[in-house]
Amino acid sequence: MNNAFAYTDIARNRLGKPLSTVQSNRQAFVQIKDVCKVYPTKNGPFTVLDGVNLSVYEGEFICVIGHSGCGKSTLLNMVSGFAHPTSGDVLVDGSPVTKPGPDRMVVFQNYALLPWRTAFENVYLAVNAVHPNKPEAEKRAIVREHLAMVGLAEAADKKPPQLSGGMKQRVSIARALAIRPKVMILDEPFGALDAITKEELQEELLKIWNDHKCTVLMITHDIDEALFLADRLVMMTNGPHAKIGEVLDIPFARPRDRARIMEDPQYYQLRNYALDFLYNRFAHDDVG
Ligand SMILES: Nc1ncnc2c1ncn2[C@@H]1O[C@H](COP(=O)(O)OP(=O)(O)OP(=O)(O)O)[C@@H](O)[C@H]1O
Repeated sequence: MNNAFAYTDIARNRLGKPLSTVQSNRQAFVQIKDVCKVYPTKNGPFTVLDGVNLSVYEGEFICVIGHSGCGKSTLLNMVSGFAHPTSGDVLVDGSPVTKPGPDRMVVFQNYALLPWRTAFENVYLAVNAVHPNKPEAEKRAIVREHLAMVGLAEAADKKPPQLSGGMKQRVSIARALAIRPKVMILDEPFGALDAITKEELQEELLKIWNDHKCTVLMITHDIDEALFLADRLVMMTNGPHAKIGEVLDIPFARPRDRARIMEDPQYYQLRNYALDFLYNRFAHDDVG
């Protein structure tokens, strides 16, 4: 009963008002408006997302959680421009998203690096593709700066097979950041990493985000990761016809200290609330 009390409290204080009321004085930077996505399949149309609405503000850090297959990647792919809504609109900085662009960079769980190219070259190729006319020395300086930012100055000449998983993900983050995107989309970026590397990279990501203040949309399955990183946690219902179930404000002051926020009683209220959402209210057979 105590928990139920706490949940109601969180729901009233953090979820009770529609975002348009809570954030009325801010301009939405990423707008997902009444988006539905239907995939054609051999068994007929498959409606993955149905009526998804979300406004993300400039410089916000958003995490998205939901059970496997609910449509998280599909949703963020529509922001990156790799997928398109069947109906509804996705806008970034007021313009409809029609295709991928350098203003929206994606970091994937599997790094997506070219294995025969060095770390330097992997980042350089992206910088060169976006800024072909910049002087060579400037492009190389951008690459060096971003590899240094993720602590890989010494590993610039190594190829992905010579790098650990954490190092590969650092290259991937450096590559995304080197383009100076307005929106960074991370699809379970730390899902394949061990716990210590994951925590190190979460801290680095927060530091970089704090310095550059791009808008971040990140998919994760890890509630603790979301509570450490996000300003808001978007919780999706199960598919088919998935939508956004609730959005949880994460109130911890920044810069965040992992140990300190875990001592905050609100941490466990929020954690339990999210767990209850996933494993009771929207329990799913596929996920234990
Ligand atoms: N191109 C496609 N054609 C048909 N069905 C698809 C296609 N892409 C995804 N799906 C289906 O849409 C649903 C949502 O997939 P999506 O990858 O967006 O989910 P997710 O929440 O990101 O999953 P996970 O957490 O496992 O990565 C799944 O049932 C998937 O099988």
